[in-house]
Amino acid sequence: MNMQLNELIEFNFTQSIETKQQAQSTMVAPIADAVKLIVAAFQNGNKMLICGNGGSAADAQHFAAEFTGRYEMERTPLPAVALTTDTSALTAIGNDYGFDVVFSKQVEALGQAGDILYAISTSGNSGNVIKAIEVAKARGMHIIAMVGKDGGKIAQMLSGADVNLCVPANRTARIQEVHLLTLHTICDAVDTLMFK
Ligand SMILES: O=C(CO)[C@@H](O)[C@H](O)[C@H](O)[C@H](O)COP(=O)(O)O
Ligand SMILES: [Zn+2]
Repeated sequence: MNMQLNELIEFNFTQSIETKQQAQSTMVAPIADAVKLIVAAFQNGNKMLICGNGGSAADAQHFAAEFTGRYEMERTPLPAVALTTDTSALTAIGNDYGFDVVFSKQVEALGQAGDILYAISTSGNSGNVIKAIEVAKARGMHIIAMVGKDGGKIAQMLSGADVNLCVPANRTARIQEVHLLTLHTICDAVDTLMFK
């Protein structure tokens, strides 16, 4: 039993390491594109809105806080807002209009042309994230989609001006682990390009 348990634990570590190695071979160029888009938006006085469900909601607020607070170095706060944190907005919009529009209504309220919507979904198929992208596009915002598997419906919605950060893996947990690495890498790169 203990052997089986240890093997299961070791398997999770090995699979996570292998997924990160595979992602390194496909995701460097799109991550660089995302960094350039975010730096340009911040330098133009634009902001970034971030959304996702479940573990990706946690990622959204984690990512926003790295910008409004700090990542590693002391620097001026940067404008990033997680659309996953205002329980009054989430419950009122969800209750009155439906869960599918909990993010898109906030994008409609807060998003301006030139802002970025950073949309996180491991399946690429979450309805509320899809609707947020639709509204963001209609408002002239840039889209950075961080997805997994085959990118789902979200990957199909993206144009050449958008960025598709797709983790080449199928297991949600493994995708999320690469998502977190991607977010920290972007923070490191944004700080380096803007402040070092
Ligand atoms: O964290 C996990 C699984 O690791 C879950 O909470 C997961 O995020 C939720 O099932 C989400 O609703 C999945 O949505 P998505 O990534 O497919 O857009
Ligand atoms: Zn999880």
